[in-house]
Formats: sequence, C-alpha cells, structure tokens
Amino acid sequence: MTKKSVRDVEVAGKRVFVRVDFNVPLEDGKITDDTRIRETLPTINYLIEKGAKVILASHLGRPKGEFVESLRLTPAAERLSELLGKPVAKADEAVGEAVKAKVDALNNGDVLVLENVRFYPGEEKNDPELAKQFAELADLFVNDAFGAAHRAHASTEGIAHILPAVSGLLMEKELSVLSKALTNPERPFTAIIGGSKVKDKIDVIDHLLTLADNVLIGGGLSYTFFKAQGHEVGQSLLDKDKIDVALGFIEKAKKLGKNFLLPVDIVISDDFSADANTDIVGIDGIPADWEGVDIGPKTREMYADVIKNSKLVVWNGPMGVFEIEPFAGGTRAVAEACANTEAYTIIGGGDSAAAAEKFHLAYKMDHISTGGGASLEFMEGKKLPGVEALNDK
Ligand SMILES: Nc1ncnc2c1ncn2[C@@H]1O[C@H](COP(=O)(O)OP(=O)(O)O)[C@@H](O)[C@H]1O
Ligand SMILES: O=C(OP(=O)(O)O)[C@H](O)COP(=O)(O)O
Repeated sequence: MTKKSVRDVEVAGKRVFVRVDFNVPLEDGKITDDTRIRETLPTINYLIEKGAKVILASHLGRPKGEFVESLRLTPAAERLSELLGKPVAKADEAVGEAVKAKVDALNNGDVLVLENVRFYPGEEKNDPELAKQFAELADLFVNDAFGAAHRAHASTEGIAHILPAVSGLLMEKELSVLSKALTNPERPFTAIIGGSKVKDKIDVIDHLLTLADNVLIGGGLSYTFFKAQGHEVGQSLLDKDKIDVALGFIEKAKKLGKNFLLPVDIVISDDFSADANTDIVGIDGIPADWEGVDIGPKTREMYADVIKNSKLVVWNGPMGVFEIEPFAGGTRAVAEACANTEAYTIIGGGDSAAAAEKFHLAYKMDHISTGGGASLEFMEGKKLPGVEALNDK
C-alpha cells in the first residue's frame, strides 16, 4: 500500500483519534452482529500495547445531525470492553469541553469511545470546523473505518488534512486483499453480482465485465436484464431506467468474449412471505401477478460449476430473498459453492456476508469485507476519499 500505516509512526504516549466503523446492526438496543467491532481489535490492541491513548470515533445509523437516543454508541463501547477484557470509557458527546476532560484523564493504554459523530450536522457535510474540533482532541489520526472510506466526512476525511493521518490495520488488510485480487487477478476470475440495488451495482458490473472472465448475475438485478431481453417479469423487481444499460452490458460482454451468465430458471412466488405459493419456471414463465424471488435449481448448478472451476471469486449481493427461508436456496447454493471451491473467495456487501453467516459458512471464505458500499466503490475502480486523504509513505 502506498499510504502510511499505524505501524509506520510513533504512537507511544500519543493521543490517537481512531475512526472505526462501529455501524453495527441493533435490535432493541442489542448488537446482533459484532463483526465490525471484532475486526478493529488488531488496531486497538496494537495501540494499547504500544501505550497510546486511544480515542475511538464512529457513526451509527443515519441520525441526520441530531442526537438520537437509540443510536448512541454505548452498546458498542460495552461490547468492545467485553472483547478487550478491560474497561472502556464512554463520552456522551463527540466534541466539546466534557470530551476534552475525558481525553485529558486518559492514561497510556486507555480507551475512550466518543459519541456517534453523525449526531453533528457538520460530520456528513465535512465541515472543517467540526474536523478541527476532532483534531484538537488528538496528536494523530488513524483511519480504520474501511466501511465508511467511501464517505468524505469530517471524521473520515476532513480531519486527515489537519493531523498526521495513517491507516489502521483493518483498513490496510481490506485494501491489500482487494487490490491484490483485482490488480492482477488469478484466472479464471468469477464475479457474482446479486442483491436488489440495481442502480448501485450498475457501475460495478460495468467495471467487472472488463476485469473478470465470468460474470454471474442473480437476485433482484436479474429482472432488469430479462426485461432488456424482451421477457415479461410480472411483479419482480425492475429498474425501468436501467433496461437500456442492461442491454448494453449483454452486448459488451459478447464483444469482450466474456462469459456473462443470467439465471435460466427462477423461483417465483405470489406473495413476499414464507407461506406464499411458489413455483419454478423458465425465464419466460413469470405470470403477471407473480414475482421472481430466487434463482432456480438449474441456475444453482450452473453457477456452482463455474465457481468450482475458478481461481478467484468475488461475490456481492444475495441470489434471492434469502431472509425468507423458502427463497433462500439459491443464495445457500452459491454460498456452499464458494465455501467448497479451491478459489480465493472474497465476499463484499452486508447482506452477502449476513447470508454466509446465516448458513454457517462464513469461516470457509477467504475474505469477508467489512464494507458493502466501500468494497463496491473500490471494485468499480473509484478512489476512496477516506484513503486518499491519508499520508503517503
Ligand atoms: N429477487 C429478488 N427480489 C427482491 N429482492 C431481492 C431479490 N433477490 C435478493 N433480494 C434482496 O436483496 C437484498 C440485498 O441487496 P443488496 O443490498 O443490493 O445486497 P448487499 O447488501 O449484499 O450489497 C436482500 O435483502 C434480498 O432480500
Ligand atoms: O454500513 C455501512 O455501509 P454498507 O452497508 O454499504 O457497508 C457503512 O457503515 C457506511 O454507512 P453509510 O452508508 O450510512 O454511510
């Protein structure tokens, strides 16, 4: 990596402002998946061992510049304390006199979690004044929030222009794995793109069409492609504005000689619920009042075969509505194929990672990225502002 890392600078005795991504899922105030917290432990433990004063900042949810009680970082601080096996101080604000006093009270090796930085309107606006207030708390900025690296906000980007700024160990690992895989990919390289956010994934499909050997499409994205080919899609997810773009991809793939695969059969349903009626049909068999909810068994087999014969697999987005058990089979089949292939497997995207966890296959993947949007933008070949702003080596 061309950017300095926390290992390249002196941290002992210093106040270190570490931007982490503790944007974890919560249900009734309880954390349901603490992966993002666990993944920052190497950086935090490194700083503790080196005798730094560790000040952690994160966003949680999208409170839009207001204090929202249910989005406080208290549960994250408590979980971190359990994971570290030591007390962690928590501030009820992210800047101001009370926070400064908490920072002043830190001894070397102590950890303080600031309040949700998105409680302040200046955070998402990348307000230089708020960045300055963050910077006043510390001597060094460490960005370990890969999941938020595509955001140019005061605590991810603005602050990096004021303090010496380096990457954390998680940030370093994410960037190194993704760039190693995508710069000189092992071939055959297979990209699997699914999920529901058609607009968000158009650019990544475009980029991956030039990079990958096989591009497999699944999930809600598929129907815009089917429509582009002249099939009726009933009530299935459809992005009408992107039909021409989808057609363009089919043609681009042909021109480039890429193996661009769309589902050949699908699971359809007459309702979006576990007790709905379902059927398996070919792509021109969707009745007007039914919708496609998963890839069918022939497609699963076809995709599993491609995955098996790959050297590198990048997977972003589930193959169907996997949260509903009768529609989870396609995503499970792809997760199993990824778990069993010899290929190096990278999973990006919160829902694909959640699916791998749900099927108890996450441990068999080579890399599960902590960033959904961030890994997508990286795969699109875009520069990430939270990384760009860090000091060069
Ligand atoms: N055929 C489909 N119709 C509607 N929604 C779908 C379909 N297939 C997958 N989905 C939904 O897509 C969502 C995930 O999409 P997305 O956010 O794009 O993925 P990721 O978070 O992995 O990037 C899941 O909640 C899943 O239920
Ligand atoms: O959860 C996140 O995004 P992701 O679901 O795309 O990985 C990050 O914490 C960024 O959050 P944001 O999309 O509200 O800026």
